[in-house]
Amino acid sequence: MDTKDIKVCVLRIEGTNCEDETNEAFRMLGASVETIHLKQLTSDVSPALRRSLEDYHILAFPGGFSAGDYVRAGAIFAARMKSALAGDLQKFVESGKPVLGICNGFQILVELGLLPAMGKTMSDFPQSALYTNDSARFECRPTFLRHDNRGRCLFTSQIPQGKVLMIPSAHAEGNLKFPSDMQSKYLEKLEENDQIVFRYVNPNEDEVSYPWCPNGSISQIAGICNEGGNVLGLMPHPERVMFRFQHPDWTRSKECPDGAGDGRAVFQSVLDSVKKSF
Ligand SMILES: NC(=O)CC[C@H](N)C(=O)O
Repeated sequence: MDTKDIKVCVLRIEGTNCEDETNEAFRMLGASVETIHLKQLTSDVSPALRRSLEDYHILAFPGGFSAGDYVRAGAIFAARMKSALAGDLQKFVESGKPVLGICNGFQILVELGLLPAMGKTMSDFPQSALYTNDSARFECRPTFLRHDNRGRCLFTSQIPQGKVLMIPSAHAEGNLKFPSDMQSKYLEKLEENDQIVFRYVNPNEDEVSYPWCPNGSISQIAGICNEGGNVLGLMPHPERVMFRFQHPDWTRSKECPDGAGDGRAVFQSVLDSVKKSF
């Protein structure tokens, strides 16, 4: 399959605000991308606007403040999606098609029960929460992430394990929490299943407290995937560092001769995996 034949759905509702840069991140790498509203998948729009999940190879939930972050960030988007499309979504994931959730998108995946999805494709209710940051305020800054995945995640096959990337964060509810009596059990399971993808670190990897970890997430987790490796949720925004000049540190040019920013590998990896498997 050619990259141009890969159909990407960037899905939004009222309050989503990173759909354009997420669309552009896939488009600039050659995929055919469409930004659509959830209504086009779920309700009576004109036939010309009507879409179906099976029209696409990749589903992306971008960042933003969907439904104004009312109730909990991502909760309303997830509820509207689950009530109308749970079966289609489950089929999409079980077919191995990739699903990407960035920031508000990660919150939507947690609220949908698609992550961490311990032992199931989609849990009946959320098995974790992206809770208010420990600082109780919106945190927005460059963040350093160590790639801790051992090869399961389809979105990071081009990133060496242990590599530290700069991918910026901007959120108020990024504090990954598991049910209190299950914290160590969930963490152990995620490690064993190779579902931990990114952790916050500082550049020398010797400091992981605030502000390097902006939210207080358990084990400084910034991103996790499902057991199949085809669903990734992460709080930082890879679509905001597609180019070298988007990095605050200009000396990086020697590290990214092709002008790529650290976020580009996330999009390139998943496009390559779709080319190979569909
Ligand atoms: N940049 C985003 O997607 C923000 C996500 C969510 N609105 C929060 O503040 O946590």
